[in-house]
Amino acid sequence: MADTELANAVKSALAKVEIPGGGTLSGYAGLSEIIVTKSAVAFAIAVAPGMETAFGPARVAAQSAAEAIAPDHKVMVSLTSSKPPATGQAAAQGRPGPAPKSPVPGVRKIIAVGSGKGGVGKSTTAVNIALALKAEGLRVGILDADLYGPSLPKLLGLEGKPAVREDGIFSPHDAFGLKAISIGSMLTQDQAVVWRGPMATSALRQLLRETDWGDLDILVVDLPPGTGDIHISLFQQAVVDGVIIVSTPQDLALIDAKKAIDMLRRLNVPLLGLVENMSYFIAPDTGNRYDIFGHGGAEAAAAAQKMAFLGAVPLVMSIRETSDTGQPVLVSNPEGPEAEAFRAIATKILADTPSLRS
Ligand SMILES: Nc1ncnc2c1ncn2[C@@H]1O[C@H](COP(=O)(O)OP(=O)(O)OP(=O)(O)O)[C@@H](O)[C@H]1O
Repeated sequence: MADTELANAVKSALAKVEIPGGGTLSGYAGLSEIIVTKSAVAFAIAVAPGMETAFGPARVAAQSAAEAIAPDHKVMVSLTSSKPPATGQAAAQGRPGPAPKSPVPGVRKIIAVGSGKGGVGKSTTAVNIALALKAEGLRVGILDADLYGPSLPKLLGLEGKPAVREDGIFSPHDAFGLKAISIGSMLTQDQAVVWRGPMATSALRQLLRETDWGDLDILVVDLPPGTGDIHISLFQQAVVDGVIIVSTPQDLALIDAKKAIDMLRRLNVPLLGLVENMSYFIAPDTGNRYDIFGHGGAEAAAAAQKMAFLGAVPLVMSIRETSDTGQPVLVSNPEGPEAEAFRAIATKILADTPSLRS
């Protein structure tokens, strides 16, 4: 079923869910848009403060109704009662405004790095952009939200578990001046990470909010590939100031990237732009450049999607070798062309969105 059909089918099923005061959920003004992604269906029910308990059974019934329609999706129904005064259309309809997103303690701005599919170099890009932003004089942290395949411990050479303070707050690792936290550091090697949806979203909440970030200008969040419950959970609970999408030049990867871009647009998350990774090959012996995959695919895709093209990163052995030994290129070879590519991307991000600096 297409996403819109599924959303409509869920909405129809909500016609059977009764709400306090009479009527059904499908016609209730406080029902949000029904968001459908490849793996999740999410919507919120906004109620007046004090009405949460009364709406509890309706939330449970809505969850079951949506699960019956979308058994292959994780269904997330949140009950929100927002305190701020309603404005605009919401006020006109007599319902509260959207639930406020709460700031992450110690974090001024959040940038997330995502990709349409796995293995395109999303985590490598996230780490090196974080280091390049740090080199610009910003205080930067990085959070590994790829709970199903955490790679920060390897990419940054994080050793041991993060310390936990007496009050239960994590002290992040310090990696080349970045504050870094990853669920991967808390698992034994080869331990399978089989998160069920609610566990994953609560783990993300803890990593994000129960880490002592100190005083950060920017927190870079390395998202899982694709679109799913972790993404929705992050965008629902915190203000994300922009997302970077990483893609390889192959068409297939770009098609997946387009799906991710589409989801972000529907969730109203600002897009900072597209990075083309493994874009061209630099021969290690001659330094010559070869556009082995054809060139300009991601740039054209970015233009077609009306989003910024942030830059291209070459396919180079040194990126694989150094990232696999916990020494990102920004650290191991800061003057090399690949480090220069990441620095140019960071510079463009800051130039395009100056509020990230202030
Ligand atoms: N530009 C590049 N040149 C050479 N190797 C690269 C480059 N970018 C990433 N790699 C290598 O590709 C592999 C996958 O990279 P990475 O883990 O960053 O991808 P990912 O998209 O985050 O993957 P996953 O979906 O598994 O999280 C790693 O071994 C990494 O070292």
